[in-house]
Amino acid sequence: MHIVADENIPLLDEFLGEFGRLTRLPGRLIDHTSIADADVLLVRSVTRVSAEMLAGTPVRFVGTCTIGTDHLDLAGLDAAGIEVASAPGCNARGVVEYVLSCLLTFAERSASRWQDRVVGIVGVGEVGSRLATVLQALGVKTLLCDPPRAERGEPGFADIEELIRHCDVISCHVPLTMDGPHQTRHLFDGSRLARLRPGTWLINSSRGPVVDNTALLDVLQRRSDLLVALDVWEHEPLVTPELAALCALATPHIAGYSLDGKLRGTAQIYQALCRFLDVPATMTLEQLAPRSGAGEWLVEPGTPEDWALTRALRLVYDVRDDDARLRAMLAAASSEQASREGFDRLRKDYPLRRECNLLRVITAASEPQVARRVLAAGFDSGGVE
Ligand SMILES: NC(=O)C1=CN([C@@H]2O[C@H](COP(=O)(O)OP(=O)(O)OC[C@H]3O[C@@H](n4cnc5c(N)ncnc54)[C@H](O)[C@@H]3O)[C@@H](O)[C@H]2O)C=CC1
Ligand SMILES: O=C(O)C(=O)[C@H](O)COP(=O)(O)O
Repeated sequence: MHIVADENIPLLDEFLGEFGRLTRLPGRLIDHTSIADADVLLVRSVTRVSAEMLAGTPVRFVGTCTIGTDHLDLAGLDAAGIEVASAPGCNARGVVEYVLSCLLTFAERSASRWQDRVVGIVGVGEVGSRLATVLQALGVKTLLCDPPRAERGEPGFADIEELIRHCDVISCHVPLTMDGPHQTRHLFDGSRLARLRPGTWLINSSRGPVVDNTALLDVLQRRSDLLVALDVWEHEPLVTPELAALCALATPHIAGYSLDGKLRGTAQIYQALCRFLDVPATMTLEQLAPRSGAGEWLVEPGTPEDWALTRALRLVYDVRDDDARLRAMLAAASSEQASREGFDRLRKDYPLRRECNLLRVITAASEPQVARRVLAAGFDSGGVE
């Protein structure tokens, strides 16, 4: 069997070596020619895959080690009889840690408490529901918007217009859809962006086109009260430098880039391939993934609870580092091509980042006297399950 795979998928040899020949390629270079004799194609989000691309090749299984599937022509692949698998929820924890780090940073910059803000979550699936759980555990008021779930009769959802009217923070966690009753392309268009409450914090770590980037640039040029964090960009890997300059936080599509999230993605696709081939899945993530080291707890007993929590969350993940790296890259890039390559390089060479069990951290921070021990345990067990 010949497997062609994106070179940025970790643990490929360990999980898939036994199946046959492995060819690794940069995701953006995978095309019809490079899969001419492949049986299996494994991608991440940067490779667009359609039935036309696979036509005339032996490929019968396409796996994406990502949550998002907007780079795959699902209907066309299904009609062509190609099996498709994705990795639901694989890096959802990492995205939640990203959003919390944005909230901490915005609170510091605006000298306000993020816990007092009403947080609107648009899209309440794997990521959005985890984010809601963590925020609610912290006593933060949330408003949830998910029309597809509301239409299925599930209670507790608000309309997007209600979020715009009532929320101080809006965080987007929807899939990118280009049409249909719940289209998310330009969900935040010029009209909705202009109507955000004064001082709103807007975070987009879903897909770039969910927020109309041209309209956002226009709004930010007129309104300095908004604090915006963009992890995803409408024309990735190209970032509009003027837009990045007006964003309070700008990062290169790394919200979910924990090692744990990437390893889970590979493991989920390995399991799906085993099901497709009707062979037992003998490898487990627990056998192959490195253990996470214990976090170092720097807060002394008696530290005020808020401060303890801030220190703990900063230890888990600090978005300011990723923001600084993207800005340095943009400042150094001498052309659009250099900027595109720089964006991809930041993602390929991403530093080691481990996930944590946030609910344990929150518990620890409310009891500083036992925090050191509990947080260390949180880091240890916050690995790959
Ligand atoms: N920046 C990053 O590194 C990452 C980005 N993502 C993106 O985040 C997206 C969401 O991830 P998950 O929560 O795991 O997906 P999910 O599929 O579990 O949940 C998405 C939710 O959005 C809802 N939804 C669909 N259309 C909507 C609309 N018009 N308005 C409000 N809600 C709507 C769905 O009903 C569903 O409950 C992914 O599709 C992916 O594009 C995911 C992981 C990492
Ligand atoms: O899982 C998703 O969906 C994501 O957005 C991934 O974090 C994107 O990672 P790459 O596939 O672009 O490496």
